[in-house]
Amino acid sequence: MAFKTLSAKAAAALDKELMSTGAFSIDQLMELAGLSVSQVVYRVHPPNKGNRVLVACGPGNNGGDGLVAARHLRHYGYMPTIYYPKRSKNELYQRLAKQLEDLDVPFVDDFPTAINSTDHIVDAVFGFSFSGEVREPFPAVIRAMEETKLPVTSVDAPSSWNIETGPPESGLGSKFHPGFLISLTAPKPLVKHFKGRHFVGGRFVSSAIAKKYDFEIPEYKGIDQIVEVGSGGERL
Ligand SMILES: NC(=O)C1=CN([C@@H]2O[C@H](COP(=O)(O)OP(=O)(O)OC[C@H]3O[C@@H](n4cnc5c(N)ncnc54)[C@H](OP(=O)(O)O)[C@@H]3O)[C@@H](O)[C@H]2O)[C@H](O)CC1
Ligand SMILES: [K+]
Repeated sequence: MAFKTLSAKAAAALDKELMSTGAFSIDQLMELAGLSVSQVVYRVHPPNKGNRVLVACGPGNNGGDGLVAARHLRHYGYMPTIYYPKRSKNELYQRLAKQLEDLDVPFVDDFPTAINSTDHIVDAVFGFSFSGEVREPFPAVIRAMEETKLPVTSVDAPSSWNIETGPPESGLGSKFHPGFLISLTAPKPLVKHFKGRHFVGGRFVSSAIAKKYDFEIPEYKGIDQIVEVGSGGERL
């Protein structure tokens, strides 16, 4: 059976509602998002399989989720490296970056070089606000993730994919098929084209909100922030 999905527009409206009438702050939502990303990485690639993780961060909140995930990963025993070429001046992002610097997590400028000395990649470049053609400096990043044989975990969307229609038909990103995806709060329509292991994170949403936006809250187990739900837009 197919999932109920959230369009990019509905996902943005939902986040806005969570941060107004829902009384959540952006810091809280990003912390929960990044924590769930770190749990997926631990589940699919525990540190004893190779503890180097390269986290590619874009300029928006998807990138922020990557910065939070990197901090948790460091505390789980990984050695994260951050590629964050368009740093936001927003105070929240500056604090997230400082927290990583205080843990001696390195920031690097050259993604294609960094990819040669890592074991796992976290794709936190673009989420549900991505649109159009990939602009500089990110084409080289998408290309490197498309060509690598290393495992990639994408945050909310495989970066460069259209949120509604999935991978581009040709050119950059058309062959980007990450092995792992975590949908935040609810899957987006692009999951129909995703063939890897699919997780959902968002163990903070009330049933009233899920009902209003017409998506299902998966059955979280124990203290998990994530649930593996299937692949290709189909449930397990
Ligand atoms: N509900 C949750 O669990 C939460 C999820 N969160 C995450 O937030 C993202 C959505 O974040 P948002 O800041 O709205 O946007 P993105 O990170 O997806 O991307 C925005 C930036 O990307 C740049 N952009 C857009 N298109 C392109 C392009 N074609 N080429 C290059 N760059 C592009 C754009 O940058 P500018 O340079 O144009 O300024 C945007 O700034 C969601 O997916 C989740 O991952 C939150 O953490 C909150 C809770
Ligand atoms: K992403």
